[in-house]
Amino acid sequence: MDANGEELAPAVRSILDAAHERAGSEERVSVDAQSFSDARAAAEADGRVPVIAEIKPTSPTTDGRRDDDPTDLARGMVAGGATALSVLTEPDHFGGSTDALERIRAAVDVPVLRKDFILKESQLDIVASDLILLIARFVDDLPGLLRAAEERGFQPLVEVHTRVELDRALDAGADLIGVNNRDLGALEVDLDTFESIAPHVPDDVTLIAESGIGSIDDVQRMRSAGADALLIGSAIMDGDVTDNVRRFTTA
Ligand SMILES: O=C(O)c1ccccc1NCC(=O)[C@H](O)[C@H](O)COP(=O)(O)O
Repeated sequence: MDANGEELAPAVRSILDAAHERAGSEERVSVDAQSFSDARAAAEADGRVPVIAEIKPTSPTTDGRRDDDPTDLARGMVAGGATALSVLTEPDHFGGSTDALERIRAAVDVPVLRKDFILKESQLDIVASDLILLIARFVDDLPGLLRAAEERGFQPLVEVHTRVELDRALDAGADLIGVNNRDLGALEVDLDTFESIAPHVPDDVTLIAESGIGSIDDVQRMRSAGADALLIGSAIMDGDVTDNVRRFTTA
């Protein structure tokens, strides 16, 4: 069960148990972040769909694992027109690492999102990134963690899946919100999720559609429903990452 007493898929329960065990750092990180808003505006100005391309070596819902050098994948995604990169740093279930994130951030000139299951303030300090994911469902003190992330210079991306979580994110002051089409309780993906939540998001919030985007039709559907940017993982990691990103950024 999560903090709201709702059932979670066993894989997600295991991810959270590992996240609770993972140590933070005692040394506070300070980030000089590259602006996601500027990167998105640049993409729109030259006619690219703003895509956050995700480096996800494996996951509980993926068969197999990609062992390419993460910096090669990152450079390939940027060559395909990615506006930003999302890098899994969760080691036990996604094959990610903070070392890979550091190397990627040094290798590319686009903003990099740290994708992990952050539950407490000290876990913010493990590694610097431009953006950082906070999952509303799993964070008890969302306003506190959001503020702590901003104080360090991160641009926090607050992920929601329901209207209740959206209201929590807005009340906490989030101005960059991702709607995850994947239900982390059941691990089912449904693009209707974004379509049902997007109309309730104020215009001054930057809105990202996450998960389950696998085709040009999906891109157009999420953009029509109000997505300012799209976060795409599996459909990019499966095959040639440059070609895959280009297909989505030119959709
Ligand atoms: O991707 C998974 O299998 C997964 C399983 C359990 C918890 C979270 C999971 N994914 C995290 C994500 O948010 C996605 O990696 C991201 O939104 C991209 O999704 P997709 O394009 O569907 O790979």
